[in-house]
Formats: sequence, structure tokens, C-alpha cells
Amino acid sequence: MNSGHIPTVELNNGVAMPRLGFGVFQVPNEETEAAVSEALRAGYRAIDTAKAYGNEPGVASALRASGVAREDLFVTTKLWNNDHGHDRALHAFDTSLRLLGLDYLDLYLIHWPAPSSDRYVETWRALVSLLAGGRVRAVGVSNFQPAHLRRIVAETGTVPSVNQVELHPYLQQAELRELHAELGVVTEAWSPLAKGGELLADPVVGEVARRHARTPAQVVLRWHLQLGNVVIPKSVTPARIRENLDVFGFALGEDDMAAIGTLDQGLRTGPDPDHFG
Ligand SMILES: NC(=O)C1=CN([C@@H]2O[C@H](COP(=O)(O)OP(=O)(O)OC[C@H]3O[C@@H](n4cnc5c(N)ncnc54)[C@H](OP(=O)(O)O)[C@@H]3O)[C@@H](O)[C@H]2O)C=CC1
Ligand SMILES: O=C(O)C(=O)[C@@H](O)[C@H](O)C(=O)CO
Repeated sequence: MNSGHIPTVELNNGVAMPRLGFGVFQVPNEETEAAVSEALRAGYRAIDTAKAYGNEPGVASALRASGVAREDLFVTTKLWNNDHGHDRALHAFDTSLRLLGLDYLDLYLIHWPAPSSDRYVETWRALVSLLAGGRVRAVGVSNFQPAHLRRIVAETGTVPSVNQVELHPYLQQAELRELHAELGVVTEAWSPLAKGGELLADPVVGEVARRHARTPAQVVLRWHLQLGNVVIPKSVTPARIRENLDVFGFALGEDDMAAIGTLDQGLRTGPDPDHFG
């Protein structure tokens, strides 16, 4: 793919994935075309949506209107908790692909392990069969804890390309990142800005930002990139959409990385994957 000036990471099946993409959680469908169009004009090429967001049609409209070649886009969507199970998963995939107006997807993820229904292994087998069918270029999981990851690998022998998890300076996920490195799974950070709240006003982040003459959001995104994470910040504000992409022209020093490294509080802004779904 030609991802412009956005660097890519090579997934475990050789597919190139942009290291920075655009998230659309909580963007109403009727506002999604405008937001994604703005992102594509700014230079983003990866879009992260989900069936549960209800905005796959809005993403489709923006992709269609953009004129960007399909092979230069990287589109991710996710299978929701009530679609676990082999047949339901295959059906959910077809529905998402149709709503996105695509004939193939770049990355399909199991959104949550939903351990109470205990069907994520069967669901994972369905995604592996979709991969073999050629209508998706890579498959992965989201919100999988170490035990969930180890189990699907042990029971199916197929390692997900990506695990998309909540990750930001207040929730640094060291254990999971180590396991990903051991297995060859790419770590993708959701809510990379911790939803834009307190973290961006944190004095430690503010001081690093001041030293680099950058914004707190840019410093946090840079911290992720230097840790090796893929990031998918969301914004519906055109200036922020551009700001969040402008993170490839500077680098944090070891002291900056260490300072941000002290901020871990194990703080989740979203549900606990062991007890959700
Ligand atoms: N797999 C999963 O379970 C989950 C996946 N995700 C994915 O991750 C993406 C990102 O996570 P999300 O929860 O949206 O949170 P983010 O951490 O991306 O933060 C988004 C919030 O930060 C604000 N913001 C964005 N950029 C800036 C900036 N430069 N300066 C100040 N504020 C800023 C936005 O405001 P505004 O829009 O008003 O500009 C918005 O309120 C989602 O959109 C979704 O695609 C998210 C949650 C769970
Ligand atoms: O945004 C997502 O992708 C999510 O899965 C979460 O928002 C999750 O659905 C949630 O926060 C439910 O309260």
C-alpha cells in the first residue's frame, strides 16, 4: 500500500498496516462522512470502525467520495458480542462488508472476548476461515487479556495479527505488550489519548510538550509510536484531526519516555474485558 508519509508496521502475515489511523467511536452515522472525509483529506489512510458504532455506512460514503485508491486504504471493523459463534460471525462479516461498500476488508477483529458466553475460540476459528477465503487481509482480536490470547493460540494454532486494547499513559499494559512481542502480535492502542480528558492536562505531559513545542496530544501519540504501538485517535475537530497526524517530525528522548512511563495508574476509561459482554 501507499500510506503517504505514515509509516507502516508489517503484520505477522506480511500485510502492511499504517501505524496511525482514525477512530470513529461515538461519531454519529450522519456526522461520520464529514469526519472521515476530513481525515482522508488530511492524509489518514487507516479507518477504525465497528458494527457496534453504527457508522459503517458513514465510513462507506467517505471512502467512496474520497477518490483514494482502495489499495491505499486500510479499513478495520469489528465483530460485536452478540455475533459470537461460527455462523453468526460469518454473517456479521458479510453485513459489515456490505455496509462498508467494500469487497474486501483489511482487518477484522473480535471486538471483545465476552468470556461469559465462552464462544471466542469458535468465533476465532470463523475469522481464520474468513482469512483463508481471501475477503479479509488480516484478522485479529480486541480487548483480549493474556489468558484469552494464550487460549486461542493453544486451541487453534493461529496467532492474531493484532490485539486492539485500551492503552495510554495511565494504563500502559506492560504485561500484555510483552506477550504480544513474544507471540508476534501488533499492539493497537484504543483511546490512545485516554479520551482527551485529564491526561492531556497532566503536568508531566505538559512539561514534555513544552520542551518540544508540541501539544500534549502530540506528545502522547509520539510516546505510543516510540513504544511500538499502532494508534487510532478520534476527533471530529478538523484542527485536531490534522494535529494528531503531525507526529512524525519529532522524537521524544529517553528522559521524556521515562517521565511519561511514571504515569501508569492501571486506570481504565472503558470496561474490564474479563467482565464485559
Ligand atoms: N476496541 C475497542 O473496544 C475500542 C476501540 N476504540 C477505538 O479507538 C478510537 C479512539 O478512542 P476514543 O475512545 O475515541 O478516544 P481518544 O483517546 O482517541 O480521544 C478522543 C477524544 O479526545 C479529543 N481529542 C482528540 N484529539 C485531541 C487533541 N489533539 N487535543 C485535545 N483533545 C483531543 C476528542 O475530541 P473531539 O472529537 O471533540 O475533537 C475526543 O473527545 C475510537 O474512536 C475507536 O475507533 C475506542 C474504544 C474502545
Ligand atoms: O468503543 C468501543 O469500541 C467499545 O467497545 C466500547 O465503547 C464499549 O462498547 C463500551 O464502552 C461500552 O460501555
